[in-house]
Amino acid sequence: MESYLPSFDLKGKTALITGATKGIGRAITIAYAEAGANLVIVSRSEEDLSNLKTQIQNDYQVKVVYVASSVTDISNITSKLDMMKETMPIDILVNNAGMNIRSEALNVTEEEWSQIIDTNMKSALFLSQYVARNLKERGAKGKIISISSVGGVTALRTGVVYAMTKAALIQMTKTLSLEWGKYGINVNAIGPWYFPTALTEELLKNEQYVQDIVDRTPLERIGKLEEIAGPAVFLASDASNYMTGQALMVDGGMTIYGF
Ligand SMILES: NC(=O)C1=CN([C@@H]2O[C@H](COP(=O)(O)OP(=O)(O)OC[C@H]3O[C@@H](n4cnc5c(N)ncnc54)[C@H](O)[C@@H]3O)[C@@H](O)[C@H]2O)C=CC1
Ligand SMILES: C[C@H](O)[C@@H]1OC(=O)[C@H](O)[C@@H]1O
Repeated sequence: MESYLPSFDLKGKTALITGATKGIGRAITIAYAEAGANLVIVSRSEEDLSNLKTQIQNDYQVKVVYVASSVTDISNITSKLDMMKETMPIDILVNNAGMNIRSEALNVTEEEWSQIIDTNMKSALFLSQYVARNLKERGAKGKIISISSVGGVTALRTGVVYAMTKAALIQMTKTLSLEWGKYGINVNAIGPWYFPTALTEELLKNEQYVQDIVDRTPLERIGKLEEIAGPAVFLASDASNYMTGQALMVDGGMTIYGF
């Protein structure tokens, strides 16, 4: 029978997600479990990680291990990954962990710079490097997905340093896809517009702010967490095997809204 429907399932694959216990990272983690992936979940809270592991293992027949660490402590994470790479070799990496301090450019400080830059960019590059080295050693194909933002391609009022990191993740995606395509590693990014998470909670309590978002969004609403998990499953699955170096804007149309 002639068929062109690719597989979206992740059975037999192992995915590492940073910032896995809250918000967009949690939605992606659970969607990956639903798609059959084994999971290596990374966040700072041992309690949150343990609770999420228990929830997932109660609901899905997948293996879950966790690494409690700041993503800025790369050597701590990679030393723990080294101990599990025989049993849980990483096939899919989601660079999700991120934060923002919304200072105007006239007021931003070096401390804010360092905190945002290190959290949003450092682990994305060095965890990608770690996973790619391991994939190359194994001769295995892999997928690397970084959570950027519409703020990486258009100007927002939510901080210049954050925007720089999100634009950088897109350029990192393009450069790594160029270098690693020959190893069968697909490197892509996702650029969300607003989704309801702890990161945006305070902003989305302001009715005028939400109206400003809606006024700039052709679909006239903010996103639902399952609507960011879908593209993340797509980019992790065989359905996207001929895509690399791309930044998928998951934005309700916001980035095409001229006037
Ligand atoms: N929610 C939104 O509207 C948008 C979010 N994003 C991006 O999506 C990603 C996830 O953000 P949300 O889920 O919204 O935020 P969130 O604050 O709900 O979750 C962020 C996760 O990253 C973790 N994290 C933060 N700093 C960390 C560190 N140093 N070490 C380890 N884990 C750390 C947090 O513990 C949390 O689990 C971020 O990269 C953010 O920039 C991009 C565009 C829009
Ligand atoms: C859409 C942006 O990325 C959004 O803006 C913010 O202030 C939050 O930090 C979100 O990431």
